[in-house]
Amino acid sequence: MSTDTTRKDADPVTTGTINPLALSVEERPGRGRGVFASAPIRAGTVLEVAPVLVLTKEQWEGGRMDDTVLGEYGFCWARGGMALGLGIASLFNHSSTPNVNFVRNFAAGTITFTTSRAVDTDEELCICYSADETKLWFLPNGERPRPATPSDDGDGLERLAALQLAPDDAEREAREDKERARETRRQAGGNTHSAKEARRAKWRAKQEKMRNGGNSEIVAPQPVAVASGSGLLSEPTSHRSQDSDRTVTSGSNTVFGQTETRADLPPPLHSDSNKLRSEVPAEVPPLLEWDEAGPSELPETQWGELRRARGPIEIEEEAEDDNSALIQVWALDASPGTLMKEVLDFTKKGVPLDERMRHLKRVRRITDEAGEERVLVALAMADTANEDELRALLSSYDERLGALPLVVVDTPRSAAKTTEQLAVRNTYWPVLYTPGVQRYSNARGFSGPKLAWVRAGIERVLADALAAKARGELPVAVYVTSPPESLYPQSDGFIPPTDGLRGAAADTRTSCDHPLRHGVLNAIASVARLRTVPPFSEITPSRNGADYLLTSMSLFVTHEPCVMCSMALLHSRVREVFFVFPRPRAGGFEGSFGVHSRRDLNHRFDAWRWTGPVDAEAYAIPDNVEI
Ligand SMILES: C[S@@+](CC[C@H](N)C(=O)[O-])C[C@H]1O[C@@H](n2cnc3c(N)ncnc32)[C@H](O)[C@@H]1O
Repeated sequence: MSTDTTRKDADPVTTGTINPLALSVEERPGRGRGVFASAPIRAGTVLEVAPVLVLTKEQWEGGRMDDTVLGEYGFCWARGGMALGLGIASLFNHSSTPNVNFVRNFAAGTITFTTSRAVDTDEELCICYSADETKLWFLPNGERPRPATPSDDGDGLERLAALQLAPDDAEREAREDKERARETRRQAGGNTHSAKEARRAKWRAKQEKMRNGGNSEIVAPQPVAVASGSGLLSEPTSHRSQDSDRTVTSGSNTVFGQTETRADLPPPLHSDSNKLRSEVPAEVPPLLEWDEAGPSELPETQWGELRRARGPIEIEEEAEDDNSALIQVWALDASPGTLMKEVLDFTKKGVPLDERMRHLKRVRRITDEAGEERVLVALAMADTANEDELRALLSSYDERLGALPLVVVDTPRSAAKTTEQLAVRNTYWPVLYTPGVQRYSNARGFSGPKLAWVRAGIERVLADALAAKARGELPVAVYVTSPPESLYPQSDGFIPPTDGLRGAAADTRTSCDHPLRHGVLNAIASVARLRTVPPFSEITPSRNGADYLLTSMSLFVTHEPCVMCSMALLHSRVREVFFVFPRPRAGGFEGSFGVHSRRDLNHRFDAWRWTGPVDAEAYAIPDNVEI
């Protein structure tokens, strides 16, 4: 099978360069004219800023443009309109592995075409019309840009192999496709919807045929679109267009729908290289070796510490645990208490309750230094009203209240979660007592054996990561397991984990040439794989929620996982995660994300950072790489 994607063996009908970048327009069987590079072009080169002719939605649809040849050339535009690109804009053919990105500027009425990677001499320049190829109105065929290589400028993640048809097959397929396309259009009678349906059916049929051995090629999985830029909201359209899965985002109207496409992805996560999932052995890594006696034999300095990962909720909770955090409140001195009924009425009807005071009881009774009983009533936050305003409000409600003294008092900032907190806070002002599970910010709640077990998990991933590094991978490793039964938490809601289920993985984005082979995803995938084979496939879940991929399991990982992996952990219902190296720029736990403990998500888990002595240099990864 030839994978030659250059024009040297083609039969050019148009030669000669057409702009300073030495681009040429040439015709190819099965795909018509296309734009070609006559010299190497660097990544990020602007090929053209093409002016456009815009037709409104009404003009386009009223004129039934989709039924004309123009239907094949329109770019989706603002408010459902369609634009025809002048210059070479309309001659870029489609590829699911494009080497050209395009960005629309509605205000300027232009489309800018830029190379997304380095392009070789004679290579065809292609854009991606749609990340979802079932939405195309033709079967993509023939030449494609060559796959990106490691030497291309860019982030190195675009090195994805393009799948090719052999030239003879390609030509035959192209002829057949054209014929079928004509037939489809005749049958569809210009009805865009049914034409689309027919196109999809045809595409599915072709995929089926290829799967069944009609063609020895592997069928490329659905490409993944990575969209960037922001733009006007547009209504969904049934137009054929060179961006049929338009990016629809709100924001500035200068950039719209730039779509990069990664296609021809390697096999799914459960698989190994090109093997099918079912061919990959399902492996359970060995149990953690640990000393139940605990870490007592280790000098303190070698043991290290565990700190709860600090997302926004943990930061808020830390503030709540601080007994000295106070807020200032206006209180009415209602002593000796003869007007208490009127004062309490005023607190209910005369002044709105500030949310920040919900945890405060209304009334405080104290005995002053002279031995007199005093009754204070909390009215409002000191920062919301001054004394004159508050007195006027009291007077207008009941003149006698306006004559009572007002004082500013220090009160606790939040309710008490423990009896110790309650005792301290009540000395300032009586607060509500809302006991809950105490979430310590350090390992205070961990038993010695649990600490020893955690230590063993940390040691294991640190060693595995160095082994991965020696193999040429990133120095990242993951180990996921159930805690030993002796360490099961005593809480009522604890669901026992699936017995014997364990997974281990490294980050394999380097060896697999795939940007999504993060260690955590690989580990979850290996557990998923195990759950499909005996004995795990035969286990009936003990109760609702027991059969998520990582229900009640603990995961050790060298580096703080990225947001994507953190969400995958959340969806898998992991119970706790221990990591060593924080990733301030791209981590999903600490900083502003706090994926593990968000109140707006449907599962929360504990995330702990281990801070022991370790050769951080050996595990260093650039800040902007997501783990
Ligand atoms: C915007 S035009 C591109 C220029 C066109 N090839 C020409 O000769 O004018 C879109 C049309 O090009 C053809 N085309 C684009 N990409 C293709 C591909 N990958 N395989 C086959 N045909 C393609 C389809 O017929 C499509 O309707």
